Amino acid sequence: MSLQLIRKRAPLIHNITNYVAANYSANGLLAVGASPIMADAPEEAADITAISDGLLINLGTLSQSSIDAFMRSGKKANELGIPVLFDPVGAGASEYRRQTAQNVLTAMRLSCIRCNAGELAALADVQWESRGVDAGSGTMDIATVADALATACHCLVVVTGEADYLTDGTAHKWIVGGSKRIESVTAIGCLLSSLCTAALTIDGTPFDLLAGTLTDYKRVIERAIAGGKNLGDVQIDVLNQLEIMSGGMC
Ligand SMILES: Nc1ncnc2c1ncn2[C@@H]1O[C@H](COP(=O)(O)OP(=O)(O)O)[C@@H](O)[C@H]1O
Ligand SMILES: Cc1ncsc1CCOP(=O)(O)O
Repeated sequence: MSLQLIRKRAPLIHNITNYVAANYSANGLLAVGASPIMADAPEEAADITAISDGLLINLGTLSQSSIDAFMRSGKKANELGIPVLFDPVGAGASEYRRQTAQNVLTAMRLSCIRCNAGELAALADVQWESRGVDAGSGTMDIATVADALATACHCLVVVTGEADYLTDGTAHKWIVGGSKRIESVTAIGCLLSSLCTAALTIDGTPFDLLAGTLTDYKRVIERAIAGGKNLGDVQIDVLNQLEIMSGGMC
């Protein structure tokens, strides 16, 4: 159970994330016993990374200032051996995002890229009908494209959706479960990226730790959806289930 391991490790996670997800991701990290810090000012970015156990770079609400913070924090994390997870939110939505995502891929060593199918297509330059921050539509062999990206970037790649795909370029795993209804709750993927960043700070095999986190999160979603709850209650119950499944409320 990766969520329980996160609670045991209690890492401090530096999130350079979007203003839609910031509060929810902070609460989700707290629910599993991690400590969040949201900090996107370029002036302090490297200092905050230096005191953290893991770094999340999220493209969600992009600005020149946040890009500056990405680069400074990524460099510091690489110097100190701190794991970096990249969430290329909406990478296919604009040329600015597409170019920035490519710049991140080349500027730093990533531990993991966590994206949806549309974002994977944008990173890999595959023809795709993008739809803002949602997965959009198109035809692509997710496994083949994700394997190639993992090999090219020397990192783990997670592509989420109805089924999640995890690969290091050679070994791979599909994780099923969750619920289509969760697509109507914003920032669910962003929170998952923060949790995966926390998982990467645990001693162990990163592939297995991420597989465990993805599996746990599918169960969290199923439990949060159960019983025909109203949508707002589902969003809150994800936090409740994170606390319960990580062993915070026994
Ligand atoms: N149609 C679906 N059926 C089951 N689970 C889903 C579905 N869509 C997304 N999920 C789950 O929701 C979580 C967030 O994934 P996703 O929606 O793909 O991220 P993003 O918000 O970045 O697009 C993942 O755990 C994923 O497995
Ligand atoms: C709606 C929106 N717009 C910019 S970032 C964001 C949140 C996206 O969250 P997620 O990628 O988890 O759906």
